[in-house]
Amino acid sequence: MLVGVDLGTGSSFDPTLDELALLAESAGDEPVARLISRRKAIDAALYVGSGKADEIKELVVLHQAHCVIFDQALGPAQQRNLERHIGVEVLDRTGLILEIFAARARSHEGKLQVELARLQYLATRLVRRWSHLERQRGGFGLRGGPGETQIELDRRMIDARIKSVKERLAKVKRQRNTQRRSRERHGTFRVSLVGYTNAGKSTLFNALVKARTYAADQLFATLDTTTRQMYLEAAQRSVSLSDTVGFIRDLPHGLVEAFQATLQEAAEADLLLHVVDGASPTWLEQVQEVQRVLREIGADDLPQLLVFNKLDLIDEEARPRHTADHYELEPGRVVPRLFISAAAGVGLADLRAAIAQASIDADNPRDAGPADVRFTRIDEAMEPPDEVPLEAAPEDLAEREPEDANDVEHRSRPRAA
Ligand SMILES: Nc1nc2c(ncn2[C@@H]2O[C@H](COP(=O)(O)OP(=O)(O)OP(=O)(O)O)[C@@H](O)[C@H]2O)c(=O)[nH]1
Ligand SMILES: [Mg+2]
Repeated sequence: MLVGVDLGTGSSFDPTLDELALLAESAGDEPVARLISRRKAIDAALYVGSGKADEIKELVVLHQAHCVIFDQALGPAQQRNLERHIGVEVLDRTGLILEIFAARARSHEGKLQVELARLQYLATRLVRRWSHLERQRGGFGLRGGPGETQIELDRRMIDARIKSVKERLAKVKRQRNTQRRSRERHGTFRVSLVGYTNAGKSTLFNALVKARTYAADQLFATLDTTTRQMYLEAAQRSVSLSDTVGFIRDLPHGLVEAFQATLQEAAEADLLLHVVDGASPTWLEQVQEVQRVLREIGADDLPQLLVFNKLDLIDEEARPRHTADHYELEPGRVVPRLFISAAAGVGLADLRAAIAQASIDADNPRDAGPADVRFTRIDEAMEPPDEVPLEAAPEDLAEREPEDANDVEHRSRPRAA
């Protein structure tokens, strides 16, 4: 059962709970009910009022839910009190994201990072695991009772574990830095895909390098960075392309820190492809969240192409007229924007050309102003490639030329054999 609490502060409140639902599904849960509560202030004991907690309990029983997930961050005591009150497991968004990360991490470094974040989360919640012990021994008010000793012991074990994981992480990082420096000597132009989770980064990565990276309709399908070489005809060179972990609003603090290494890779790229789910009603908030995190890791001033993906999901009337234009990312900062469908293979030729151009520009820095981009008329670009017969005669293709040839660069269509 999903619960959202509207405190009237706006920013991180999602009235639909859709993202939380997707997170829950990504963790293998099946949301059966949603409830929104409006409050002026947080209740210290239960986060929501006790009447609302009763209502949640009724719904839990009605739907036979085994877990309640809050979209807002609960304090350890609130979580414990809610569990007692409702009688089933209570999680918050942070706990949920940690679960997903723990299940998905694949690389050695990724696993260490997740373990660190979980230990840090656990350290603040120890009191919950041992409170039953205190009660059993009548430890209330008795300082130094067995319960408290157990907490101390546990905390010391966790602190020791945190220390050891940190040391191992530092070692892995040193190794990675050495590898990176040797890459730097080769002078490869580095391109990183960044963007909100589920925007389609991995799908685009696969389409561009013809690799098979795990892409799925789940949040945080990708946790580790994958890098491949990509050859660009227009620039006559190979560049490296990296797929990275997705961003999300209110990422648990421990994870932001823990994943700095992964994000830092993005920060060291020569060009960012900022992928946006153009069909999402909240794409603007997602772009802003990604920009915020990029600022945090010092990557906000890197050259950027805004890649609006999932064009195929946008209604025909609402579609842009061309595959590219310019977009004011922040006041005074205009970047090229390209419209594509990674899944349908639309707009990829223009995107490749834009990446090639950016790599050429990097070698020959020009004066300020956003780079020019080549574009194709959207109705031309949207034609599925396989509708053009491979054996088409030149005059067949000529018929499809747009009336105003100056208006349109015409290259996304597959060439006739
Ligand atoms: N209709 C449509 N679906 C797309 C497109 N691109 C990606 N998708 C779908 O969107 C979902 C998410 O795609 P991914 O490539 O896994 O997204 P991601 O940005 O790598 O996500 P994380 O790794 O979770 O951060 C998948 O179900 C894709 O099939 C597109 O152009 N059109
Ligand atoms: Mg991915």
